[in-house]
Parts: sequence; C-alpha cells; structure tokens
Amino acid sequence: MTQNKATIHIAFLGPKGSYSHIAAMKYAHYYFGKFIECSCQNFQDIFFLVETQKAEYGILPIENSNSGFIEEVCNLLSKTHLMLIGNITIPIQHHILVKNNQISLNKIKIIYSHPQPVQQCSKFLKKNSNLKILLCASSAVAIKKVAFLNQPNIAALGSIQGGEYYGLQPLLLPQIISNHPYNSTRFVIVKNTNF
Ligand SMILES: O=C(O)C(=O)C[C@]1(C(=O)O)C=C[C@@H](O)C=C1
Repeated sequence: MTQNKATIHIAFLGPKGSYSHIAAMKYAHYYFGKFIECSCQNFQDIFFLVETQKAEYGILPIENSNSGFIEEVCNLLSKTHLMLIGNITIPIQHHILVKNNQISLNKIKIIYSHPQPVQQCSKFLKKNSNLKILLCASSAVAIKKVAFLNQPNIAALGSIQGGEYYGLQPLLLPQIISNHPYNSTRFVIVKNTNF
C-alpha cells in the first residue's frame, strides 16, 4: 500500500548506512515509495523532529532478539504523545568492517561501534578482549570514522550495506560475530497525529 501524497519525511538514527536507515528504507519501500531522509544524531532528536512536525514519521529500534528492549527508546516512548502506527523487523548481521579486508583479525587493535552491536556481539568481543572498543552514536558514525581515519588496524561493527556507503569491506573471517546467528531488531514507527 503506498500513500498518495507529497513525499514524506522519515527521521531515523543516522547517518546513511545505519541499521535504522536501512529499516527506514525498507519501511518506506512498502508503504510510501519515495521519502526524504531526516538523519538524526540521537533518539531524542527523532522525537523532536516528529513532535515539531518537521518530519511526519520517525523510526526507532525498540527490541533486539538477543539484547532485548532498548531502554532509552522505551523511556522516550513512555513520555511522548506520538502515536505508534507500525513496526518492522529486519535481520541484523554485524560484520567487522575495515578499509582493506586482506588484513587478519589479530592485526586489528581498535573497534568503533554503537553500544548495541557491542552487546549483540559480546561473546566474540569477550573472546578477543585485546580489541579496544570505542563507542559511537550509531553504527554508521562508526563506519564513517573508520573510513575517515583510513588506518589498516582499526575497524567498525556494522552491516555490509552500511560499509558500502563509505568504502569499507567486511573481514572474511570471522564472518558471523553476533552472539546468535539469527539476530534481528524490531523498529517502531511513530507519527504525529496533528499532521
Ligand atoms: O547503530 C545503528 O546503526 C542503529 O541504527 C541503532 C541500533 C540500535 O540502537 O539498536 C539499531 C539496530 C541494531 O540493533 C543496532 C543498533
């Protein structure tokens, strides 16, 4: 079903290539066709854009199959008058993204990541405790940082699709680093009913 009106805006945790961006594109493809991307630096900004009618919709990760409910989002949802109008679940496949995937894991010293992928890959990271983890506002921020720094021994946790936006490649080994091979996250879509 596509909505027959001017192109809508969807606010998501960005930049491009975040899991939230991928979920927004999938949702928009089903329901709206084209949409204007409103990339946000944090979850609060997503609520702000929709509450102030700068974006018709917001998309937020609420629950991961492995790490459970995303507390910050649940707290923000409990304080908003925005309406929950739908949800979408997407598979989340984390990879170790590097500038050049000819490098082996034992050469990598630093991993940039959003806290959620760290939780969802906790077993792998515990086994490789030599890796220093630096937290970022989203997986796409982590990917952008690694692309910008352009050093062989740093990596980001994120999706292959996210890596492609910024020219990063997935390490071939290990390929599956999530605690559970069938990792998925459910996102909710919020709307301001005054629109
Ligand atoms: O960091 C991202 O790319 C996000 O979109 C955030 C987020 C989250 O907060 O849960 C979304 C889905 C995945 O579970 C991992 C991270």
